[in-house]
Amino acid sequence: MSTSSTPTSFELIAFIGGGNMASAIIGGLLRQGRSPGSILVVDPGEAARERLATQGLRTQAAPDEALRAASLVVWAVKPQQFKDAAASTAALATQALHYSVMAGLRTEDMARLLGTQRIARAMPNTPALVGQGITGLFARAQVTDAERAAIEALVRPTGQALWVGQESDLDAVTALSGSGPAYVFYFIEAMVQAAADMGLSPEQGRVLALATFAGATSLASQSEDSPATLREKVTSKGGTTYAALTTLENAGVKASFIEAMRAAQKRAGELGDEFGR
Ligand SMILES: NC(=O)C1=CN([C@@H]2O[C@H](COP(=O)(O)OP(=O)(O)OC[C@H]3O[C@@H](n4cnc5c(N)ncnc54)[C@H](O)[C@@H]3O)[C@@H](O)[C@H]2O)C=CC1
Ligand SMILES: O=C(O)[C@@H]1CCC=N1
Repeated sequence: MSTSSTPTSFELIAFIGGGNMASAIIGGLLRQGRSPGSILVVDPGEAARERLATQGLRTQAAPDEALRAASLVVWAVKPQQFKDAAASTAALATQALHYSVMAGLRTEDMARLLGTQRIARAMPNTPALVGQGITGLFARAQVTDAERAAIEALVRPTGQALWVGQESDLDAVTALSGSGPAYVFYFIEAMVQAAADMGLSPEQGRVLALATFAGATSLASQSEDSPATLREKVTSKGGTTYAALTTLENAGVKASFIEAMRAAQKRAGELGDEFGR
């Protein structure tokens, strides 16, 4: 689903938390040509503030009156940090639309603390840093179509956007694409380690592993074949791939992988429950 309204424009965007994920979104906004002076970041961390200030952004260690002018507040602190951050922010940001990238934390619990129902929630991922992320999106009913369009415009420079119909689906999105880059990096680490065991240099292993991931992903995106068919096309009977995949199947790797993703989904739900208590 994609919205078709003319987007609302946010004159001042405030970020609460200026870490990894905030930086990825801010990078997209700056690439899009947004003026750094129209972005305000609240972060108690001096190093984070210094890094952002060198890009021309307005920074502050704690929220002050300047926040009243923000038309969008982006929540990018850890879920466990939200309660404290909200306590000092809510009264200053009553007019704003709120947009959370925090894993697990439910909008109804945020609404209770922020005193507004105008909340959208997202699950981005770190490839957003290079404009190749994918962000799952959900908005409460009180968020207008124009505001939804504006949220999409915020996400687009960081990659793709995908709306989900019910908020609980974001826990599955978290398990898949939110945490997903870590699974891919883990797999690449294993391939590079195996390459070294087989006598290739770390650099050769890295180049081969990265090109294999990029190439396979492009092929799967462009081909009409399913990933299963593409896999079969690589796998000659009695050949090398067959030997490798049989080893993976015998070790239960696919089942473990599915279990791992269910653990991530469960943890996202727990983060929400822990907060809602
Ligand atoms: N890193 C990832 O791959 C993804 C992270 N997320 C979510 O994004 C959120 C932020 O994660 P990261 O950016 O990775 O964490 P981070 O630790 O890099 O950034 C959090 C920032 O919040 C600041 N902070 C702490 N207390 C604060 C307060 N009271 N007021 C303002 N700022 C405060 C910290 O100093 C820090 O700079 C988390 O809720 C996480 O669930 C979502 C998708 C992917
Ligand atoms: O690990 C986490 O909790 C966050 C959410 C998705 C990616 N990183």
